[in-house]
Amino acid sequence: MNQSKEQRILNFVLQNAVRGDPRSVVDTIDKYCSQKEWAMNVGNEKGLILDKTVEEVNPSVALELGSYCGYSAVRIARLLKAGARLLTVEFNPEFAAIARQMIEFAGVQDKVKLLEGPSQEIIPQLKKKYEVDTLDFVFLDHWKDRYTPDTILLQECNLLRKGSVLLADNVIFPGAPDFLTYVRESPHFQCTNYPSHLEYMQVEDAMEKAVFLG
Ligand SMILES: O=C(NCCCCc1cc2cnccc2s1)c1cc(-c2ccc(F)cc2)cc(O)c1O
Ligand SMILES: [Mg+2]
Repeated sequence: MNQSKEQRILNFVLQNAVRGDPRSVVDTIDKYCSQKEWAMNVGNEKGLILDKTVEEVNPSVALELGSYCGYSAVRIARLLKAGARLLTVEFNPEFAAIARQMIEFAGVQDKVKLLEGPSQEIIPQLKKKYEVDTLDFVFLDHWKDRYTPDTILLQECNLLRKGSVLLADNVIFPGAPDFLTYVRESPHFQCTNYPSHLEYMQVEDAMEKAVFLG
């Protein structure tokens, strides 16, 4: 049976990146996806916004919704301090399998835990099953129509604290208009927009940062 695009991306990394070097894994995925096959990794332009936000927050506990091939999980985990951890959630079993191998190859497996399943099932389990108190940082990069309900669910599950930072990918393309309205009109969030471009393309996109005010 012929390989999936995601398997081809992983194979390219296994053959061309340096094992244990997260930077080389990220750069190798960007090389493949800009030169050979487009894929929905956050990419290097928006990735720099992600890096700056993670460095600013310096989270002890981070959550990512939408692992895909593990590109942003590796990107985030490489910046985490000793003892800090990233929980990343993926719905698609094939993508989850690729992401696990990508995370392992990059050498960040001790900082990252990949959880398989839909976000609306996983989020309510974070406190008891995954021993989360509150989340310092959340990267939203899953179904765009789940950004708002999952932001509400995070609040209902008491997973946010004053200062928790949400960063959402694709708020322009493919777009998350209801999420932008929700966080920008809510008195509980302080929002900042970061204009950028769709990964590997010249199409306009943006990321939105929403800081929870409690
Ligand atoms: O859909 C996107 N990402 C989500 C797919 C993951 C689905 C999941 C649902 C789910 C539920 N629960 C837990 C975990 C998860 S993971 C996406 C799409 C584009 C894009 C696509 C076509 C195009 F022409 C231009 C841009 C660009 C992007 O940067 C994206 O992120
Ligand atoms: Mg995205």
